[in-house]
Amino acid sequence: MSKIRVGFGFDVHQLKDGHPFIMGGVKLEHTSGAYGHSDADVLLHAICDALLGAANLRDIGYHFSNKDERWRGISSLILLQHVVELLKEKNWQIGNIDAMICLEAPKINPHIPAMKVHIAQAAGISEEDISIKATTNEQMGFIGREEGVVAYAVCLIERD
Ligand SMILES: Nc1ccn([C@@H]2O[C@H](COP(=O)(O)O)[C@@H](O)[C@H]2O)c(=O)n1
Ligand SMILES: C[C@@]1(CO)OP(=O)(O)OP(=O)(O)OC[C@H]1O
Repeated sequence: MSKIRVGFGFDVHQLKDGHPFIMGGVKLEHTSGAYGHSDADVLLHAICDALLGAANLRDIGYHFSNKDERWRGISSLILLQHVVELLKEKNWQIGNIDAMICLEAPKINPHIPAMKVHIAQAAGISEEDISIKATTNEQMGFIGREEGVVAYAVCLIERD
């Protein structure tokens, strides 16, 4: 009998003026960008945590410590590839991924097709199995003040 598991991931990063803004492997043109130890790709981090959670394989910080110089400035597409390898070692296949980005600006919608291409390539799945959505926080709280960006992701994984 085949097994399916769901996973949930969340991530948040500070936004800093003049910092590059990488989201879903795409460089966004904006006055500020996400700050972190890696490239701070909040969407990919939420997806990594959803996948790791579904497979009961701890979390992104466990596998990629922010004290480890190997991961400084690294593209999170590479981290996603590592995560997918960890799942493959346990015979898990990804069913689908659904993600939500909470960000006041810039607009994410025009970049979603390119993000799907990057994620599909890194994860070895079809773009049709990846959903990415965005919302503002209606100008409220730290997201509304453009101090930070948040992403949530859920996924389904399966194995025989
Ligand atoms: N950073 C964002 C935020 C939102 N969108 C799109 O705009 C729509 C309206 O957003 P509200 O928060 O005002 O409801 C939303 O449904 C998204 O399609 C976006 O592209 N980028
Ligand atoms: C990805 C890692 C590792 O470079 O660093 P950050 O870019 O700071 O991202 P975070 O979402 O805090 O997750 C885990 C980290 O260990």
